Amino acid sequence: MPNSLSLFSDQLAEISHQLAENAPLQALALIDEISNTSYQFTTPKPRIALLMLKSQAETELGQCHALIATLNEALSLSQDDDFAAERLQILNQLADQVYTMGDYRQSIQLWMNSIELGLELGDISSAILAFISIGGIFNAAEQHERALKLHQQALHYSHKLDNPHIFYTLRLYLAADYMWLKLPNDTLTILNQADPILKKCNHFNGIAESHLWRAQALFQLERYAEAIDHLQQGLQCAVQHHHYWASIKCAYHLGLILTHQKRHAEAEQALLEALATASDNEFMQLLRDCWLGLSALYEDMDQAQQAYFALQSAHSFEHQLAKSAPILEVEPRILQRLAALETRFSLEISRQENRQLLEQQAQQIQKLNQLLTEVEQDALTKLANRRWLDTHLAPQITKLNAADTISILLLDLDHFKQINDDFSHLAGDEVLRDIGLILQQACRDVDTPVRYGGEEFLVVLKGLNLFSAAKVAERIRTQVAQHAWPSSIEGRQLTISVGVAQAQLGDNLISLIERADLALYRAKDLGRNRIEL
Ligand SMILES: Nc1nc2c(ncn2[C@@H]2O[C@H](COP(=O)(O)OP(=O)(O)OP(=O)(O)O)[C@@H](O)[C@H]2O)c(=O)[nH]1
Repeated sequence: MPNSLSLFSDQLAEISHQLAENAPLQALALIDEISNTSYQFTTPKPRIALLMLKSQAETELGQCHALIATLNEALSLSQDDDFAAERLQILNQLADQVYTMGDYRQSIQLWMNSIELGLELGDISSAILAFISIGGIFNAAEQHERALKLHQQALHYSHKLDNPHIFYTLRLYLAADYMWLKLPNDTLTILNQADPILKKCNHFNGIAESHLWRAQALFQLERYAEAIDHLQQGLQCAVQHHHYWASIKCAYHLGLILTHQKRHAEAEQALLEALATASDNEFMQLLRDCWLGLSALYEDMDQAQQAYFALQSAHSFEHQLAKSAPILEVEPRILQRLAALETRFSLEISRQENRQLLEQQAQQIQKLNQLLTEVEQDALTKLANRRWLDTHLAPQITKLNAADTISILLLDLDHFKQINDDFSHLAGDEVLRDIGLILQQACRDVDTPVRYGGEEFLVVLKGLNLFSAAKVAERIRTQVAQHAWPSSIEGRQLTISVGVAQAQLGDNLISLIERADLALYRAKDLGRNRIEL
């Protein structure tokens, strides 16, 4: 089946398109169709990709059991190291789903696997998100102080990460922690930080959740009308964007506040709405809460029998929850593993920080070197400049000893003014660049060609005496005389005159250059295109 892979890619693209168009049912139908055809792939990658899309469609449709089955299949296919990134994503999704359905024990294990894998892959952001979610589980187990501590720790780990997703997720969790700890003003303050980022990122689930925590804080502050308003906004946003968990939570809390306000009919409607969605999605904890809410409502309405039945239903879910979520039972093991993970966290973070620091330092050093080079470099010819002579050659001449031999050539173009006048300053520049190249080619590694000024050049020759330096000068003079100049000077020939000098004990840079300059003058006087010592 040679074309199967390209056909498959087209089909995946079609499914993604349907999901983007909000048509999860059509997407699922196509996924089923593909699953029934027997594509033969050599790696699990395409199947994993298909399952990821399937999980997206099932999330949209609130098909929780199917979703968990899909994610578990994807997880088992992604065990190979080649699919570690996919595995991380699947683990996170699965943990999230299992948590929402009230199986805290399994979700905590999944989150910890996710932290471990995230740290292994160096994906600090994913590890921090998983860490934050574990804090949420402590809240569900009514260990709010512990949840807050964990989230504050995450805040510490994440404060240097420029990651908006972590920024608002963490703040939403902290808002919940403060709410549980009856610190409503702290909840409002932290939500004020999160809201602008949530809006900027168009994160509708988060926006719905923010309304939810804000409403609960306002309820604690006895600002009931505002609380109701936020719950209605949160509910609307959550329903519109298929965020089942937030829509149930908003409807449920709306029911509670309306009960408190004696608006019984509206309260019942909200609670039944929450119950229906929780039941569709099999969210155990929320089902229990909704029944408890209904029970309280009926009690408030003096409908004792209905209140009793509702309470019984709540107990049955409580029982199921206790079976799947005995967080206290696994607590010592969890805490031990968490502590180990925290140590790895700090190590990984400081490792990354160190790496960043080293990278920054290397960049700064590179910049500095660049600047230093530019300061000592002539912009036109890229040769060293006069500043280089002062910094590097001057001290060598002053400290010269009997064993050192250094000579210099001072070179000046003959009648260069004429080139500028006859052709243009730009043409003159081209000539100067060519001279730069000729000098570079004539130099050994230990020598340094320098643009001394305008059309004057200097070459520092290490280890050469006056006689050897003169030979180099002669070679350069010949090369210049025979050089094929750019067409901009229309076949004009150019020559140079050179003064040669060798550094003597007691010399300094100025006295050495003066001697070379005197020789250069002589060369000019004697008719140019020649060398004088
Ligand atoms: N194109 C160009 N010309 C430059 C640059 N620096 C200096 N000059 C020119 O170089 C010329 C040097 O002229 P002079 O000092 O009169 O000497 P010359 O014409 O080379 O004659 P002699 O040295 O006596 O052989 C001047 O016209 C300067 O303007 C530069 O960076 N680019």
